[in-house]
Amino acid sequence: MKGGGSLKVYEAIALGAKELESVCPNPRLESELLLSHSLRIDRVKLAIKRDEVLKEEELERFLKYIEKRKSRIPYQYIVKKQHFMGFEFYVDERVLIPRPETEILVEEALKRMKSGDLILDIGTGSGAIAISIAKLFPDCKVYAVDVSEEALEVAKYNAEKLGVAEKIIFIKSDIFSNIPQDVKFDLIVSNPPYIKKAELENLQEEVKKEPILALDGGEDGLFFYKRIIPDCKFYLKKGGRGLFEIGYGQREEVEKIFLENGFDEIEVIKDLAHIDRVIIGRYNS
Ligand SMILES: C[S@@+](CC[C@H](N)C(=O)[O-])C[C@H]1O[C@@H](n2cnc3c(N)ncnc32)[C@H](O)[C@@H]1O
Repeated sequence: MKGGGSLKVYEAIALGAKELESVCPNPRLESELLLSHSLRIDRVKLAIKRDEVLKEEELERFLKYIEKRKSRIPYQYIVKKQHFMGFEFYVDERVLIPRPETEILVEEALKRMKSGDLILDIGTGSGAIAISIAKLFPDCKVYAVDVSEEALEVAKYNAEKLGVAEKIIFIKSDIFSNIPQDVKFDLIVSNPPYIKKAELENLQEEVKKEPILALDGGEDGLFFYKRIIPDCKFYLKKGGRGLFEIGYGQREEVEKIFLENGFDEIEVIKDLAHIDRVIIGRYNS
Protein backbone atom coordinates (compact mmCIF):
# COMPACT_ATOMS: atom_id res chain seq x y z
CA MET A 1 0.00 0.00 0.00
CA LYS A 2 1.25 3.50 -0.83
CA GLY A 3 1.37 5.89 2.08
CA GLY A 4 1.76 8.90 -0.19
CA GLY A 5 4.77 10.43 1.63
CA SER A 6 3.30 12.55 4.41
CA LEU A 7 -0.31 12.37 5.42
CA LYS A 8 -2.57 14.34 7.70
CA VAL A 9 -4.69 12.51 10.25
CA TYR A 10 -7.91 12.85 8.27
CA GLU A 11 -6.18 11.71 5.09
CA ALA A 12 -4.73 8.67 6.81
CA ILE A 13 -8.19 7.72 8.13
CA ALA A 14 -9.66 7.99 4.63
CA LEU A 15 -6.81 5.95 3.14
CA GLY A 16 -7.14 3.22 5.79
CA ALA A 17 -10.93 3.09 5.36
CA LYS A 18 -10.56 2.65 1.61
CA GLU A 19 -8.02 -0.13 2.06
CA LEU A 20 -10.30 -1.96 4.51
CA GLU A 21 -13.47 -1.59 2.46
CA SER A 22 -13.45 -5.15 1.19
CA VAL A 23 -12.36 -6.64 4.53
CA CYS A 24 -14.66 -5.46 7.30
CA PRO A 25 -18.16 -4.06 7.74
CA ASN A 26 -16.99 -0.84 9.46
CA PRO A 27 -13.86 0.19 7.54
CA ARG A 28 -13.87 3.80 8.73
CA LEU A 29 -14.28 2.86 12.38
CA GLU A 30 -11.51 0.27 12.20
CA SER A 31 -9.27 2.72 10.35
CA GLU A 32 -9.82 5.29 13.11
CA LEU A 33 -9.20 2.70 15.82
CA LEU A 34 -6.00 1.48 14.18
CA LEU A 35 -4.80 5.04 13.67
CA SER A 36 -5.47 5.98 17.29
CA HIS A 37 -3.57 2.84 18.30
CA SER A 38 -0.66 3.90 16.06
CA LEU A 39 -0.66 7.39 17.61
CA ARG A 40 -1.10 5.96 21.15
CA ILE A 41 -4.12 8.20 21.75
CA ASP A 42 -7.85 7.69 22.33
CA ARG A 43 -10.00 7.62 19.23
CA VAL A 44 -11.95 10.68 20.45
CA LYS A 45 -8.72 12.73 20.29
CA LEU A 46 -8.40 12.14 16.54
CA ALA A 47 -10.85 14.95 15.82
CA ILE A 48 -8.66 17.63 17.41
CA LYS A 49 -5.61 16.31 15.57
CA ARG A 50 -7.47 16.16 12.28
CA ASP A 51 -5.10 18.42 10.34
CA GLU A 52 -1.84 17.34 11.98
CA VAL A 53 0.71 15.61 9.79
CA LEU A 54 1.66 12.10 10.95
CA LYS A 55 5.27 11.54 11.95
CA GLU A 56 7.09 9.04 9.76
CA GLU A 57 7.08 6.28 12.39
CA GLU A 58 3.37 6.84 13.15
CA LEU A 59 2.47 6.50 9.50
CA GLU A 60 4.67 3.43 9.17
CA ARG A 61 2.96 1.79 12.16
CA PHE A 62 -0.47 2.64 10.85
CA LEU A 63 0.23 1.23 7.38
CA LYS A 64 1.61 -1.94 8.95
CA TYR A 65 -1.58 -2.37 11.01
CA ILE A 66 -3.74 -1.78 7.95
CA GLU A 67 -1.79 -4.42 6.02
CA LYS A 68 -2.28 -6.88 8.87
CA ARG A 69 -5.99 -6.17 9.00
CA LYS A 70 -6.21 -6.60 5.23
CA SER A 71 -4.74 -10.05 5.67
CA ARG A 72 -7.77 -10.74 7.91
CA ILE A 73 -5.90 -10.72 11.22
CA PRO A 74 -8.57 -9.80 13.81
CA TYR A 75 -8.44 -6.23 15.06
CA GLN A 76 -8.00 -7.50 18.64
CA TYR A 77 -4.83 -9.42 17.75
CA ILE A 78 -3.37 -6.26 16.20
CA VAL A 79 -4.07 -4.00 19.18
CA LYS A 80 -3.48 -6.91 21.60
CA LYS A 81 -6.54 -6.30 23.73
CA GLN A 82 -10.22 -7.11 24.20
CA HIS A 83 -12.66 -5.82 26.76
CA PHE A 84 -14.64 -8.42 28.68
CA MET A 85 -16.88 -7.81 31.70
CA GLY A 86 -15.48 -4.27 31.83
CA PHE A 87 -11.86 -5.40 32.09
CA GLU A 88 -9.13 -5.07 29.51
CA PHE A 89 -7.61 -8.43 28.63
CA TYR A 90 -4.37 -8.89 26.74
CA VAL A 91 -4.94 -11.19 23.75
CA ASP A 92 -2.82 -12.56 20.94
CA GLU A 93 -2.79 -15.54 18.56
CA ARG A 94 -2.27 -17.94 21.46
CA VAL A 95 -5.84 -17.50 22.74
CA LEU A 96 -9.43 -17.21 21.59
CA ILE A 97 -10.67 -13.61 21.62
CA PRO A 98 -13.25 -13.51 24.43
CA ARG A 99 -16.77 -12.99 23.02
CA PRO A 100 -19.54 -10.80 24.48
CA GLU A 101 -21.90 -13.85 24.67
CA THR A 102 -19.53 -15.45 27.16
CA GLU A 103 -20.27 -12.61 29.59
CA ILE A 104 -23.66 -14.30 30.10
CA LEU A 105 -21.86 -17.35 31.47
CA VAL A 106 -19.94 -15.18 33.94
CA GLU A 107 -23.06 -13.30 35.02
CA GLU A 108 -24.99 -16.54 35.60
CA ALA A 109 -22.08 -18.00 37.57
CA LEU A 110 -21.85 -14.89 39.77
CA LYS A 111 -25.60 -15.06 40.54
CA ARG A 112 -25.17 -18.57 41.91
CA MET A 113 -22.06 -18.01 43.99
CA LYS A 114 -21.77 -17.69 47.75
CA SER A 115 -18.95 -16.69 50.04
CA GLY A 116 -16.00 -19.08 50.05
CA ASP A 117 -16.97 -20.91 46.86
CA LEU A 118 -14.44 -22.90 44.86
CA ILE A 119 -14.83 -22.55 41.08
CA LEU A 120 -13.28 -24.50 38.22
CA ASP A 121 -12.92 -22.97 34.73
CA ILE A 122 -12.12 -25.59 32.06
CA GLY A 123 -10.41 -24.27 28.92
CA THR A 124 -9.57 -20.90 30.40
CA GLY A 125 -7.86 -19.46 27.29
CA SER A 126 -7.08 -15.79 27.98
CA GLY A 127 -8.48 -16.33 31.48
CA ALA A 128 -11.51 -14.17 30.66
CA ILE A 129 -14.03 -16.22 32.66
CA ALA A 130 -11.83 -17.20 35.62
CA ILE A 131 -10.34 -13.74 36.04
CA SER A 132 -13.68 -11.92 35.74
CA ILE A 133 -15.17 -14.18 38.41
CA ALA A 134 -12.16 -13.61 40.66
CA LYS A 135 -12.40 -9.85 40.12
CA LEU A 136 -16.16 -9.58 40.63
CA PHE A 137 -16.68 -11.99 43.52
CA PRO A 138 -14.55 -11.00 46.49
CA ASP A 139 -14.47 -14.21 48.52
CA CYS A 140 -13.79 -17.10 46.19
CA LYS A 141 -10.97 -19.23 44.86
CA VAL A 142 -10.71 -20.27 41.22
CA TYR A 143 -8.93 -23.14 39.48
CA ALA A 144 -8.29 -22.39 35.81
CA VAL A 145 -7.11 -25.16 33.48
CA ASP A 146 -6.15 -25.37 29.85
CA VAL A 147 -4.39 -28.01 27.79
CA SER A 148 -2.49 -25.25 25.99
CA GLU A 149 0.66 -24.10 27.77
CA GLU A 150 0.67 -21.01 25.55
CA ALA A 151 -2.87 -20.06 26.54
CA LEU A 152 -1.97 -20.47 30.21
CA GLU A 153 0.92 -18.01 29.77
CA VAL A 154 -1.56 -15.42 28.52
CA ALA A 155 -4.07 -16.20 31.27
CA LYS A 156 -1.39 -15.86 33.98
CA TYR A 157 -0.25 -12.57 32.49
CA ASN A 158 -3.84 -11.27 32.56
CA ALA A 159 -4.35 -12.44 36.15
CA GLU A 160 -1.22 -10.50 37.20
CA LYS A 161 -2.21 -7.44 35.19
CA LEU A 162 -5.70 -7.41 36.67
CA GLY A 163 -4.49 -8.06 40.21
CA VAL A 164 -6.09 -11.44 40.95
CA ALA A 165 -3.15 -13.84 40.50
CA GLU A 166 -3.31 -14.89 44.15
CA LYS A 167 -6.96 -15.97 43.83
CA ILE A 168 -6.41 -18.28 40.86
CA ILE A 169 -4.59 -21.59 40.56
CA PHE A 170 -3.55 -22.26 36.96
CA ILE A 171 -3.00 -25.86 35.93
CA LYS A 172 -2.00 -27.36 32.60
CA SER A 173 -4.54 -30.12 32.27
CA ASP A 174 -6.39 -32.13 29.65
CA ILE A 175 -9.81 -31.34 31.12
CA PHE A 176 -9.71 -32.93 34.59
CA SER A 177 -6.51 -34.98 34.13
CA ASN A 178 -4.28 -32.89 36.45
CA ILE A 179 -6.86 -31.70 38.95
CA PRO A 180 -6.35 -33.32 42.34
CA GLN A 181 -9.17 -35.83 43.01
CA ASP A 182 -9.73 -34.55 46.53
CA VAL A 183 -10.68 -31.03 45.41
CA LYS A 184 -14.45 -30.54 45.18
CA PHE A 185 -15.96 -27.53 43.44
CA ASP A 186 -19.14 -25.54 43.97
CA LEU A 187 -19.30 -24.57 40.29
CA ILE A 188 -17.65 -25.94 37.19
CA VAL A 189 -17.80 -23.50 34.29
CA SER A 190 -16.59 -23.89 30.74
CA ASN A 191 -16.80 -22.35 27.32
CA PRO A 192 -15.38 -25.38 25.52
CA PRO A 193 -14.60 -25.65 21.81
CA TYR A 194 -17.99 -26.46 20.24
CA ILE A 195 -17.75 -25.97 16.49
CA LYS A 196 -18.36 -29.09 14.36
CA LYS A 197 -15.21 -30.22 12.59
CA ALA A 198 -16.88 -29.99 9.18
CA GLU A 199 -17.83 -26.36 9.79
CA LEU A 200 -14.31 -25.21 10.62
CA GLU A 201 -13.33 -24.56 7.02
CA ASN A 202 -16.38 -22.34 6.43
CA LEU A 203 -15.60 -20.01 9.31
CA GLN A 204 -14.94 -16.33 8.74
CA GLU A 205 -11.27 -15.73 7.83
CA GLU A 206 -10.69 -13.82 11.09
CA VAL A 207 -11.99 -16.73 13.18
CA LYS A 208 -9.66 -19.09 11.32
CA LYS A 209 -6.76 -17.06 12.75
CA GLU A 210 -7.79 -18.15 16.26
CA PRO A 211 -6.30 -21.33 17.76
CA ILE A 212 -7.89 -24.44 16.26
CA LEU A 213 -7.65 -25.98 19.71
CA ALA A 214 -10.12 -23.36 20.93
CA LEU A 215 -12.65 -24.04 18.17
CA ASP A 216 -12.72 -27.72 17.24
CA GLY A 217 -15.57 -29.48 19.03
CA GLY A 218 -15.16 -32.78 17.17
CA GLU A 219 -17.42 -34.39 14.55
CA ASP A 220 -20.69 -33.32 16.20
CA GLY A 221 -19.42 -30.30 18.16
CA LEU A 222 -20.30 -32.08 21.40
CA PHE A 223 -16.98 -33.81 22.09
CA PHE A 224 -16.17 -31.70 25.16
CA TYR A 225 -19.63 -31.85 26.76
CA LYS A 226 -19.48 -35.64 26.45
CA ARG A 227 -16.08 -35.68 28.15
CA ILE A 228 -16.62 -33.00 30.80
CA ILE A 229 -20.14 -33.64 32.10
CA PRO A 230 -19.79 -37.35 33.07
CA ASP A 231 -16.60 -36.59 35.01
CA CYS A 232 -18.11 -33.62 36.86
CA LYS A 233 -19.47 -36.13 39.41
CA PHE A 234 -15.94 -36.69 40.72
CA TYR A 235 -15.28 -32.98 41.17
CA LEU A 236 -18.58 -31.29 42.08
CA LYS A 237 -19.93 -31.03 45.59
CA LYS A 238 -23.45 -32.47 45.96
CA GLY A 239 -25.77 -29.65 44.85
CA GLY A 240 -22.94 -28.02 42.89
CA ARG A 241 -23.60 -26.75 39.39
CA GLY A 242 -22.13 -27.11 35.93
CA LEU A 243 -22.46 -24.04 33.68
CA PHE A 244 -21.53 -24.38 30.03
CA GLU A 245 -21.64 -22.14 27.02
CA ILE A 246 -23.27 -23.91 24.07
CA GLY A 247 -23.52 -23.25 20.34
CA TYR A 248 -26.57 -22.89 18.14
CA GLY A 249 -28.76 -26.00 18.23
CA GLN A 250 -26.82 -27.84 20.95
CA ARG A 251 -29.27 -27.37 23.80
CA GLU A 252 -31.19 -30.64 23.49
CA GLU A 253 -28.13 -32.84 23.22
CA VAL A 254 -26.30 -31.21 26.11
CA GLU A 255 -29.42 -31.34 28.28
CA LYS A 256 -29.59 -35.08 27.55
CA ILE A 257 -25.96 -35.52 28.62
CA PHE A 258 -26.72 -33.64 31.86
CA LEU A 259 -29.77 -35.80 32.62
CA GLU A 260 -27.93 -39.06 31.90
CA ASN A 261 -25.24 -38.09 34.39
CA GLY A 262 -27.12 -37.30 37.59
CA PHE A 263 -27.91 -33.61 36.97
CA ASP A 264 -31.30 -31.97 37.49
CA GLU A 265 -32.78 -28.43 37.65
CA ILE A 266 -31.62 -27.79 34.09
CA GLU A 267 -31.80 -24.12 33.11
CA VAL A 268 -31.08 -22.50 29.75
CA ILE A 269 -30.20 -18.84 29.25
CA LYS A 270 -30.58 -17.15 25.86
CA ASP A 271 -28.26 -14.51 24.41
CA LEU A 272 -29.33 -11.18 22.91
CA ALA A 273 -29.93 -12.87 19.54
CA HIS A 274 -32.38 -15.20 21.34
CA ILE A 275 -30.13 -18.21 20.87
CA ASP A 276 -29.75 -20.73 23.72
CA ARG A 277 -26.29 -19.81 24.95
CA VAL A 278 -25.71 -21.10 28.46
CA ILE A 279 -26.91 -24.35 29.99
CA ILE A 280 -26.83 -25.01 33.70
CA GLY A 281 -27.41 -28.21 35.63
CA ARG A 282 -27.31 -29.12 39.33
CA TYR A 283 -25.45 -32.23 40.37
CA ASN A 284 -27.68 -34.07 42.76
CA SER A 285 -26.64 -37.72 42.93
C1 LIG B 1 -13.60 -21.70 23.21
S1 LIG B 1 -12.04 -21.49 24.01
C2 LIG B 1 -12.54 -20.62 25.48
C3 LIG B 1 -11.51 -19.68 26.02
C4 LIG B 1 -12.01 -18.80 27.16
N1 LIG B 1 -12.50 -19.59 28.26
C5 LIG B 1 -13.10 -17.87 26.67
O1 LIG B 1 -14.27 -18.14 26.97
O2 LIG B 1 -12.79 -16.87 26.01
C6 LIG B 1 -11.71 -23.14 24.57
C7 LIG B 1 -10.42 -23.34 25.33
O3 LIG B 1 -10.34 -24.73 25.68
C8 LIG B 1 -8.99 -25.15 25.61
N2 LIG B 1 -8.95 -26.60 25.43
C9 LIG B 1 -9.06 -27.33 24.29
N3 LIG B 1 -8.96 -28.64 24.54
C10 LIG B 1 -8.78 -28.76 25.90
C11 LIG B 1 -8.60 -29.87 26.76
N4 LIG B 1 -8.59 -31.12 26.30
N5 LIG B 1 -8.44 -29.62 28.08
C12 LIG B 1 -8.44 -28.35 28.56
N6 LIG B 1 -8.60 -27.26 27.78
C13 LIG B 1 -8.77 -27.46 26.46
C14 LIG B 1 -8.42 -24.37 24.42
O4 LIG B 1 -7.01 -24.31 24.49
C15 LIG B 1 -9.12 -23.01 24.60
O5 LIG B 1 -8.34 -22.15 25.37
